[in-house]
Amino acid sequence: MNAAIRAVIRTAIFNNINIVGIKQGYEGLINGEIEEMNLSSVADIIHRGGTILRSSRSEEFMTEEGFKRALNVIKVFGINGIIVLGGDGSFKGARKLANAGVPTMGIPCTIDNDMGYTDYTIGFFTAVETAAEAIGKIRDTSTSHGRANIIEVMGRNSGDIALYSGISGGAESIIVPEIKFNIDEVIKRAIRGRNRGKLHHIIVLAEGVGNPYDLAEDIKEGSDIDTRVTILGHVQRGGTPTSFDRIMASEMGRRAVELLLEGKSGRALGIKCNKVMDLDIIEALDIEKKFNEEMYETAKILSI
Ligand SMILES: Nc1ncnc2c1ncn2[C@@H]1O[C@H](COP(=O)(O)OP(=O)(O)O)[C@@H](O)[C@H]1O
Ligand SMILES: O=P(O)(O)OC[C@H]1O[C@](O)(COP(=O)(O)O)[C@@H](O)[C@@H]1O
Repeated sequence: MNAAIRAVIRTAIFNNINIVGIKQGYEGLINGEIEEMNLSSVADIIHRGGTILRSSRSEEFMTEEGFKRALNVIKVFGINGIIVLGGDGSFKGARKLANAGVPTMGIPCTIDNDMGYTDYTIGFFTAVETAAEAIGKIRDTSTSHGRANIIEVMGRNSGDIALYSGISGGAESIIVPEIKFNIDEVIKRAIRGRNRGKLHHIIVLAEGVGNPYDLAEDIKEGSDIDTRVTILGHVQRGGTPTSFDRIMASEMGRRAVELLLEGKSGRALGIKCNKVMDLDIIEALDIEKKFNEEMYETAKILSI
């Protein structure tokens, strides 16, 4: 996210526009937590995880009263355009602001990669990298002890972190919310691997599909292979961003400012076939995220 903030601020200053940072997302907007930004405000942040502007979930913004307060703050501070960094919840807020006459742009920032209109969201590949690295480390101990290891990764309702990190980490099974899973098949894979002398066994589980400890019990019972659980959790939401995330953030941040300067509003920035694009934020929110079943098939073939 920091790379996107940097790109927005630097592009605005390049175009001689005054720019402020709104702290804590919509919560900070309501409370007027707004700071003037300059070139040095974003110095030395491109490689840092998290966000210098901080973040929050704001219930109040979703109330009529809270939204009115936000509009009032926008007026008082003389804000002529807002660039919102976030996932589909943040985009719904951005759409509401655009409908109320505030020029708004949305930049997709979520580790979940669950926005259908864009190939990738900022933060996703960084989370995948963290998960893949963890899988690699767990694989070592899995081999040493001859165990099966379940690694639960994030993704709310999306299996993309599990899929991409599972393929990168050479997982034997990947369990995601989009594809109904069969416990017998997972157990069969574990037994098949063991019978042909495989020492490790990695199962990547997307959060929300089921309880990893129950799954471990089932695998132990069905295969007699000792099975351990690691829940990666919030470690996936921080750390040095990958170059790809930084590049996407830089390109989208620049374009978002330019679109506002062109007088546009209510647009969602995205990336399709390696090109930065934008479309109406309402259309963007309506595009359903499609799970990459081909890639899932690849994972199954390779982990035979
Ligand atoms: N339907 C909505 N209308 C207006 N604002 C919304 C709506 N949904 C979410 N928001 C605002 O956007 C914030 C971020 O949304 P959330 O779903 O928490 O994260 P994300 O942007 O990552 O999807 C919420 O805390 C809320 O203030
Ligand atoms: O810690 P919280 O606020 O419960 O959030 C956890 C959730 O946030 C996510 O990490 C997504 O967060 P972002 O959209 O901010 O990247 C989900 O994968 C996870 O379920």
